[in-house]
Amino acid sequence: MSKTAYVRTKPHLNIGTMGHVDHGKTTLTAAITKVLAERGSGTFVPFDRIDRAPEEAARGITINIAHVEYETDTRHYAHVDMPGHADYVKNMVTGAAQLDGAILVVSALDGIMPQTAEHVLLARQVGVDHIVVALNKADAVADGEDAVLTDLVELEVRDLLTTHGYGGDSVPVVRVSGLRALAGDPRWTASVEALLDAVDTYVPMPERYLDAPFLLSVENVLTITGRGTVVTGAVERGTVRVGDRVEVLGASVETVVTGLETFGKPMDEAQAGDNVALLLRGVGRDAVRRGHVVAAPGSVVPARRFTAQVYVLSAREGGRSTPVATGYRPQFYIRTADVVGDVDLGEVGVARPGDTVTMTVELGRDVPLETGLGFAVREGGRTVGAGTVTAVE
Ligand SMILES: Nc1nc2c(ncn2[C@@H]2O[C@H](COP(=O)(O)OP(=O)(O)OP(=O)(O)O)[C@@H](O)[C@H]2O)c(=O)[nH]1
Ligand SMILES: [Mg+2]
Repeated sequence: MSKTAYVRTKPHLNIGTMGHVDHGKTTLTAAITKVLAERGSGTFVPFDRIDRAPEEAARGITINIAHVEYETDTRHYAHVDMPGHADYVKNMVTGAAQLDGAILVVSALDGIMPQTAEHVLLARQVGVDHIVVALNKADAVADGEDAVLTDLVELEVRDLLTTHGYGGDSVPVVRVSGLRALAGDPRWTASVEALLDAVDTYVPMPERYLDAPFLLSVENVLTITGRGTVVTGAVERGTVRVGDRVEVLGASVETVVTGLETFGKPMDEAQAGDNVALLLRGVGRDAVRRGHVVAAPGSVVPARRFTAQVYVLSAREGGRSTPVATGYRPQFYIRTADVVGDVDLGEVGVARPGDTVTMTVELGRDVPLETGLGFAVREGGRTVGAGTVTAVE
């Protein structure tokens, strides 16, 4: 079976839909692919192909099913539509979804809801610098008095964005109907086109560290019968080619990349920002796990102790209602890894929700660390802090 190779003709960006449950993220994602497929630049991905759990990758190297890809006139996008709120938190804080920009979906019928605000906060914390708003379900409120209510929702959304440092006055807010666009209604397919134009123009091309040594944090591990073990994830920096030697940190093995794909298409070279699957020679399925890091040999030295600046989320932001003290032992989500760590708060000794503190952390195992790396602090399945590594010991 031969497959068409991926040809890099346009800059590649990673975006995603976020927003409150049922506001129409998946419907809009499907509508975007439909509108672009009709323009001849992509494949329509129906709703029920997006909104489902990953399946066995028996058909070939494939990446996380929550991603869809499409092209506008000027760009190639990987778009992630995460199935539920818990997945957002996990994927966004761990950097598994490294978004260059986000489409905030807000139902014009309902306005801002709790997860609308949480996702904006989360986006800010993980460094998503650009948000475009899709005021969805506009078909249901298009006329008369309802239009006034939609104006109010728009104001409210702009306010929320400003509160979180997004410059709400200049953020594009586009009134759309994913549902009607999916049905082919020309008024609303035009609205989805307008949304895509806003994304194309408002979200700038991010800087990619192509010259740095290759690094990818493993999101998923799959086995392809007869071919070997495949790891998937986003290339954080550098480039990798078929035939390159790489090191799997965590598994302590050095191997060779024998296959490379993006969205099921083979490629010769993957670069920073790409979502890819790597076939690794002679690596057992059980040797490598989510959270391991594949990197150019010798380019990173894993460590266990580091100092960090950490913001402890307030109860209102979904965090703790009580302080933490030295001896606290939460989980640290670093890239795609989930590692327990002992917290030392030094002389201050305690941190209250809402505080930003300096802490020293001793992790349960070595992971590749570096100054400036972001991470989340989690406890009992919820995020209680967000931090940045300031020094590695
Ligand atoms: N009237 C109208 N209904 C819509 C529109 N978009 C989505 N819906 C409906 O809203 C409901 C939720 O849509 P989804 O696309 O599943 O919403 P979601 O945000 O992906 O939901 P979760 O993934 O569960 O958070 C469905 O019943 C859709 O048919 C729209 O543009 N107009
Ligand atoms: Mg959905």
